[in-house]
Amino acid sequence: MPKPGVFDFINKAKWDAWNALGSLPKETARQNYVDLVSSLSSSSESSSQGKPGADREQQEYENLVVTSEDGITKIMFNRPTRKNAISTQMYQEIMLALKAASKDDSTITVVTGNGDYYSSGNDLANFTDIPPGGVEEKAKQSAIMLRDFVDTFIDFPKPLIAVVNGPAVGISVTTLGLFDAVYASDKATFHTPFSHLGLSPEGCASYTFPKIMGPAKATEMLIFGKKLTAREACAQGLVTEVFPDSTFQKEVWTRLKAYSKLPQNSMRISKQVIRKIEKEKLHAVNAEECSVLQKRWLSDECMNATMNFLSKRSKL
Ligand SMILES: CCCC/C=C/CC(=O)SCCNC(=O)CCNC(=O)[C@H](O)C(C)(C)COP(=O)(O)OP(=O)(O)OC[C@H]1O[C@@H](n2cnc3c(N)ncnc32)[C@H](O)[C@@H]1OP(=O)(O)O
Repeated sequence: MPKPGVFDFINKAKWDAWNALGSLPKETARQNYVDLVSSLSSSSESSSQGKPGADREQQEYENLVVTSEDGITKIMFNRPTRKNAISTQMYQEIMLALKAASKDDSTITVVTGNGDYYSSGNDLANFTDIPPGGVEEKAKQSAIMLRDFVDTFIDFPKPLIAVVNGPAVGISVTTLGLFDAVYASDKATFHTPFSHLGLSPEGCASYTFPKIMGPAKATEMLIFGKKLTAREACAQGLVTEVFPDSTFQKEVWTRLKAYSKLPQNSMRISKQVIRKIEKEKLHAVNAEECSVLQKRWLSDECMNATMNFLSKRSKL
């Protein structure tokens, strides 16, 4: 519809809100709204539903292990033989698990990896599954999925903590800028080799990284692909605290169990207050990054780098 006049306050506000969503389909917008409302109502109902201390394995996932215990929902990447590379199905499962965690009775949500890696990032074999519409259609579908995936992190309503047990690559690093705290083993490394792969930043890192570490350090990571140790990432503000690998799990989980006993609604509301001002900006950044990537995926630079990895001619 045409843009309402400046004095038509209500319709102009509605028009601006729709416009800010860019090309988000109506159905997705409706679903996001329903999810948001359900998550708010479940938070006020949750105190009567909770079973504190109960260890309950949740819905079955093929690539994740999701458990709830002591007020903490733990989402663990579980493809250790592929270094927890994120397949197309795994993106969908992570979104489902985060949406379920946003509505369950846990106080905080933790994301971690099984095995020696936190995650080696996007599974480069994702790009070999070409639909009938060809590579352009694949790039379009991937951009939609990536946008939904990152939106799920932006909108996550409870404290979201990363327990980075080992090396992290690509999208598993960029999304850390959307977590509320990041605890890392001293064996973890942080690597975003986008230029090496003919890519460009995603996960809102083009906005969050310069903000967290300053533009020059962000350039070294996001453009030059400099790999950081856990201590370097901590000095630059991406990681909250580093622990020796030998005591990592014990120390981190003791701390998280203490945090999970803090009042649930207070933590949720504080997160909302801290993040509210950034949300609209983050959604806009996400949309822009995905639209740039949609074109990068079709570039010779990206296709050659992916083929080189898949034909075992290159590794990071
Ligand atoms: C649609 C959304 C798109 C979002 C875009 C996101 C951008 C990114 O995330 S960019 C980052 C992409 N990741 C990589 O480039 C990492 C590629 N992997 C490697 O370079 C190495 O595997 C790694 C250094 C991580 C580990 O090396 P090694 O310790 O020597 O282990 P292996 O290479 O033997 O790994 C075991 C096994 O897993 C396969 N593997 C690991 N990571 C990936 C991956 N990201 N994608 C696909 N496959 C991966 C690896 O090939 C080995 O397989 P086999 O040889 O068949 O055993």
